[in-house]
Amino acid sequence: MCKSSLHSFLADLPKCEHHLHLEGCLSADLLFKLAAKNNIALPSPEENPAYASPTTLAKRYEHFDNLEDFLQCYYRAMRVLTNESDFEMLAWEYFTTAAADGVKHAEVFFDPQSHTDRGIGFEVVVRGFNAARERAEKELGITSCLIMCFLRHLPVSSAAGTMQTAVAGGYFDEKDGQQRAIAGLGLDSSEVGFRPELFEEMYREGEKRGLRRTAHGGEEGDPSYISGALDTLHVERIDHGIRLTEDADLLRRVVKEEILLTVCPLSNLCLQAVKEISQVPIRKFLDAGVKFSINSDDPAYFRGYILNNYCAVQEAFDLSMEEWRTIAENSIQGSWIGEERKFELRAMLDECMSKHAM
Ligand code: HPA
Ligand SMILES: [Zn+2]
Repeated sequence: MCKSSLHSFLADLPKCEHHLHLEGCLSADLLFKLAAKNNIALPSPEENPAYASPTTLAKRYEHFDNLEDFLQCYYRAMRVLTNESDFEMLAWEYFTTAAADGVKHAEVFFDPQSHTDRGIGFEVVVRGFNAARERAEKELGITSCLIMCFLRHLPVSSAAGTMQTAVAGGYFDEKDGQQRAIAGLGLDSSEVGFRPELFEEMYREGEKRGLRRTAHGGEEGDPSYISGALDTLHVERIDHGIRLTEDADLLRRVVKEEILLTVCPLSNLCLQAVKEISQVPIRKFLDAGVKFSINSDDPAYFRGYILNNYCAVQEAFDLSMEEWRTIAENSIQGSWIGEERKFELRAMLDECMSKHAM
C-alpha cells in the first residue's frame, strides 16, 4: 500500500501496462501448486535449499544480484508450466491482480522458446494465454494483446525457428477483422553481449507482416543497444531504456520520434540497475519530454504489480496530478490499440482527473 496522499488517485488512474512478462507472474505459491498438480519434482533441499517451501522460495526472490541472477530463477521456475490450463491460470492471475490495480489495457510478453525448448507445444502456450485474455476482456473489461519475445541468449537460429512456427501456424494472421493471436515482437533475456542487430531478420519479417515491434534495451546495456534496436529492428518502443540518459543526442532523437519507453522502477531497483527509485530517470524524462509508461515487468519477483510501481515513483518524486495525467495520457497514446479504445481510455482519464480535482 502506498503511503502517499495521492494513493486513491493513483489507484483510480486508468492504466495501460506495456511491459509485463506473463511468466514473471509465477509466484512461489503458484509454482508449488502447479508442481503438485503436474507431478513435477522440484529440486531437493541439497540441490537448491530455496525450494524447501513456498516461503523459502519467496524469500529467495527478495534479493537478486543482477539481471542474470534473476533470469536463472525465472527460467528454473517455469518448468512447472505444462498444460494449457497452467498458462491460462498464470495469465488469469495477472489479469485479476492488474484489474484491481486499475489496469484497463495490457500488452503482455511471453517467451515461447522457454517452453518449446522443454517440449511444450507452441500452440499450448498461446491457447492458454489467449483464453485468459478473452476472459479478461469479457469479465474484467481489460483489453490486451500478446507480444512474442525472442530470447537473446539463445542461438539466432532458435529465434528464426520460433518465427517460422508462428508464421506457419497463422498466429500473425488477421482473419475477418479479428485481432491477431500474436500482435507484436519483443526481445528479452540477457542484454549485454547479445546485440539487437542479431535479430534483424526476424524483425524484418515481422515488419513486412504488419506486426508491432519493441525490444528490451538500455536496462544493463549501454545506449548503443537502444540505437541498435531503433536503427536495425525498427522498434516503436524501447523496454526499460533507462540508460538513454547517457546519450544526449539519442535522447533528443527518442523525443523527436516519440518512442515510448516502458520503464519498470521496481524491477530496476530489484536487479540493482539503480540503488534507489529516485535514480530512475523519471524527472529527467519528464523534463526532457521523453514519453514513458510505468510498468511492473515481473511482478511475482519484483515486489509488486503496477500500482506498487506507481506508488514507488510517487514516493520518490512527489509528482503533481498534472504530471501523472501526462504519464497516463502518454501510456494511452503509446498503446497498440485503435482510436476508439483510446477515446474510451481518455474519457476514463478525464473522469478520474475530475473526481480527484482539489
Ligand atoms: O527485465 C527483464 N529483462 C530482460 N529479460 C527479461 N525477462 C523477464 N524479465 C526481463
Ligand atoms: Zn522485461
